[in-house]
Amino acid sequence: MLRLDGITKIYKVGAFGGRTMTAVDDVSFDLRPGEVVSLIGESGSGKTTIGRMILGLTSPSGGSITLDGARVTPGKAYYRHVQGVFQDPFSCYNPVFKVDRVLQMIKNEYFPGVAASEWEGRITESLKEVRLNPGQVLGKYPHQLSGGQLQRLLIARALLLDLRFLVADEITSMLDASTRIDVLNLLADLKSRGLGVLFVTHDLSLGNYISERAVVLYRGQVVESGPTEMVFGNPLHPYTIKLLSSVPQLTTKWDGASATLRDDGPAAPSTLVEAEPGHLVRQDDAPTRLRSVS
Ligand SMILES: Nc1ncnc2c1ncn2[C@@H]1O[C@H](COP(=O)(O)OP(=O)(O)OP(=O)(O)O)[C@@H](O)[C@H]1O
Repeated sequence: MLRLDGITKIYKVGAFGGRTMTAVDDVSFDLRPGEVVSLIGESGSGKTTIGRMILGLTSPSGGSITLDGARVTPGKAYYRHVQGVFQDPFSCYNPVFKVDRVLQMIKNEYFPGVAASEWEGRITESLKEVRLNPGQVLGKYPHQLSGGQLQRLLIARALLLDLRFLVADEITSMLDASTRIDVLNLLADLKSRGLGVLFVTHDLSLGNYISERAVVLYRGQVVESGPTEMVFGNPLHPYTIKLLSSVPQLTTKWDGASATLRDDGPAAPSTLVEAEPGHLVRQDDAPTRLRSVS
């Protein structure tokens, strides 16, 4: 199990780094094998920062991240089991490396002892798992592949390792609708084989579609979390309610005023309470901070 306990990230900001801003504030949740947890929140709520801390790309200012109870130390042993896939697949590849070389680098780094023929078999297997035809991707440069193919390739690359947990950060936001569903179904398939996925998104409907549990973030804090059907079916925190009511409906005219989320300064001290088994809700002054401007 991958567990975040009281994780905090404070960035230095300002011309000379003289000021600080808390991007992630005392966040705790866990990710178990074979489940998708969606991390939902508007832009700037701290989702990517949490993903980056899990992946060891930035270190927490406080709190701990553990894998099976042991504190995480980013390095080869950890990255065999925990990998990330990001929003823009084009930026994740070196444009002058063909796909074969990208995959060969995994062998050189993690499996130098594996025979070339066995490695070829593993590559074919992992490409098939993400429904890519080896003949259509091997030997090509990244710019010769579509966004959907590159995104699948990133997942295939991760699967070559002994992957247990995947941080998927807005991975479908640059894909068209049909490719998006393909990638989501692929994640659902991998989940059913035991992979734990942290699905980072600002898109509520995607979170609802794919995850067993949802964690709603507002300004770096968890305001509500629990089984997806509880968070979406019985939202209790004003922010979650507001977020759900802000989803544009085809049948309803957009009302910009009622959808505006006000930001009136730092969050007040607050605590998460269990409203029903497994359903946590923050109790704070949220109703005034999120007041309607209509
Ligand atoms: N390296 C950094 N230095 C200073 N501030 C940062 C840094 N990275 C992120 N931030 C700030 O931390 C806050 C959270 O950013 P983060 O990217 O985690 O949000 P997010 O929820 O992923 O947003 P988005 O959906 O737009 O990607 C933002 O206010 C952002 O400006």
